[in-house]
Amino acid sequence: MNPSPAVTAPVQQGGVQDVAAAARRVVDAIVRAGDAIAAQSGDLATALHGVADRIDLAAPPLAERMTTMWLPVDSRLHNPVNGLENPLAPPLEITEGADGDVAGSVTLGLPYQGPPGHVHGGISALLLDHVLGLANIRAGNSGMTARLALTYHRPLPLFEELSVTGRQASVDGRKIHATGTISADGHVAVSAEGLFVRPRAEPGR
Ligand SMILES: CCCCCCCCCCCC(=O)SCCNC(=O)CCNC(=O)[C@H](O)C(C)(C)COP(=O)(O)OP(=O)(O)OC[C@H]1O[C@@H](n2cnc3c(N)ncnc32)[C@H](O)[C@@H]1OP(=O)(O)O
Repeated sequence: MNPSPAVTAPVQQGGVQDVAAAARRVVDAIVRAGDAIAAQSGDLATALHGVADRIDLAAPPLAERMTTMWLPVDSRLHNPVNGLENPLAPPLEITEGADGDVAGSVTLGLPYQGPPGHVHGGISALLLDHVLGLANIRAGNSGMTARLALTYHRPLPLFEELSVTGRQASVDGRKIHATGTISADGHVAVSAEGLFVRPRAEPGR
């Protein structure tokens, strides 16, 4: 039995996860096409607004949604990194190591491009902040990110499977240290050291 809290998103066939996947495909297609869709832009924008209007009609009140999205299972589905129901999430696929480590894999496409053919550095920070945070949750001592130091060793390629790791390094009262890496083809491209602080009072209380 593994006593660590689960941090992986429950995968479902169909449902909202399919809608989010379709939305990711739209984003990818728009970035890929660029000016090639300029002549159809009016029709395309109208069609997409029509879809958004239909979804908005079904949405619950915003305040209710902000609360429910942070419930334990819901936050795993809706966060912007591995949340399968959040179209902004690449999504990173998380696996939980037996030793408490967290690992993830993801292949990023054009919407995440920084330098030509490579991942935007802010996206690396997003992935590492999240995976270090998940490693802390798994370890049973988690907090808010207070400081995240990244070292960019080499450019991170698009269209190749990336491996993201995170582990809790030490706990000193409310201060929690965690480290992690992003690797491509077995080479570490980005490494991170994070300081997380457990707030005196939980957020929102
Ligand atoms: C399954 C679910 C999936 C869901 C997904 C779950 C994973 C998500 C992970 C993502 C995590 C985030 O992005 S969190 C969002 C981004 N982060 C934030 O918004 C945090 C904003 N900052 C804050 O709220 C605050 O500054 C805190 C909470 C970090 C600290 O405030 P505080 O609680 O008042 O702490 P304070 O008493 O001042 O300091 C406590 C100790 O920490 C040190 N300390 C505090 N801040 C710093 C700092 N930046 N750099 C160095 N040291 C610092 C102090 O010197 C002190 O050391 P000493 O004197 O005791 O030695």
